[in-house]
Amino acid sequence: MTRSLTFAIPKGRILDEALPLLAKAGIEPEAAFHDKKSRALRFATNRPDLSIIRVRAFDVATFVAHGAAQIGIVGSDVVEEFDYSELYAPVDLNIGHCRLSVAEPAGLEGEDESAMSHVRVATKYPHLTRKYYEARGVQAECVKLNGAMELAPSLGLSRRIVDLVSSGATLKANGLVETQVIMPISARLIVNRAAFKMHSAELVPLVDAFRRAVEVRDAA
Ligand SMILES: Nc1ncnc2c1ncn2[C@@H]1O[C@H](COP(=O)(O)OP(=O)(O)OP(=O)(O)O)[C@@H](O)[C@H]1O
Ligand SMILES: O=P(O)(O)OC[C@H]1O[C@H](OP(=O)(O)OP(=O)(O)O)[C@H](O)[C@@H]1O
Repeated sequence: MTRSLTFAIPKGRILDEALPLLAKAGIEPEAAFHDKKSRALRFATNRPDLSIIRVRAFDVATFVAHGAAQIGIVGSDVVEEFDYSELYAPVDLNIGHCRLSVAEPAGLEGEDESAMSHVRVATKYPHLTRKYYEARGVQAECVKLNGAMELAPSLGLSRRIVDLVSSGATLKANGLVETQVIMPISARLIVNRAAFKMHSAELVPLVDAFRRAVEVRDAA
């Protein structure tokens, strides 16, 4: 039987919180999906029409935006950073909570950014960083990193970083303090807009199942 739908799931930290929601929405991946040693990237599910791919968080949005996967789960940080017009994000899954923030070395914070014309920032989120500073009349020169942004200030790459913060432990361990919150983040169910029309018979009930699963979980 053909598996006409591909569901993209991030392999990072959202995965553990997403699995119970997938189960409540009626999707159970095959056993190999839970085998950490498995090198497979695509997995069958209990639904003959649906397979799951496990990819990096940023790539979930890319696969779904290009229609290579029709549906996925990803943080709103990724949705907002790419701002793909092809993505529809109908359900806030109320998991993966964190925030996107500006951080600076402790003791050096407090400079009035609105009085500056230019800042240099190390970040995985150049689009959101430029947008945030542009709205304040400041031009942001972004140094793109894919992780470990917290190292940038101590190594002279940039004084500021823009990164995700949850407990604040990573900032603290690296001598940084959060100076501005840019936006709150949570994980979203995302759907390719064209696929939503083409596969509406399968995708509309699936989106509803996730909406219900979130409601039931949050009411418990
Ligand atoms: N500290 C955190 N607390 C809660 N949620 C977070 C935190 N850090 C990241 N997230 C959320 O989890 C998503 C995935 O983060 P994570 O770094 O685990 O992904 P990943 O798949 O390992 O990414 P990559 O491999 O591309 O670095 C983020 O896009 C964000 O929405
Ligand atoms: O405020 P905290 O609770 O310390 O969480 C924040 C950290 O979590 C994320 O990194 P992650 O652990 O996903 O690793 P990464 O840097 O490889 O993305 C983020 O990039 C921060 O470094």
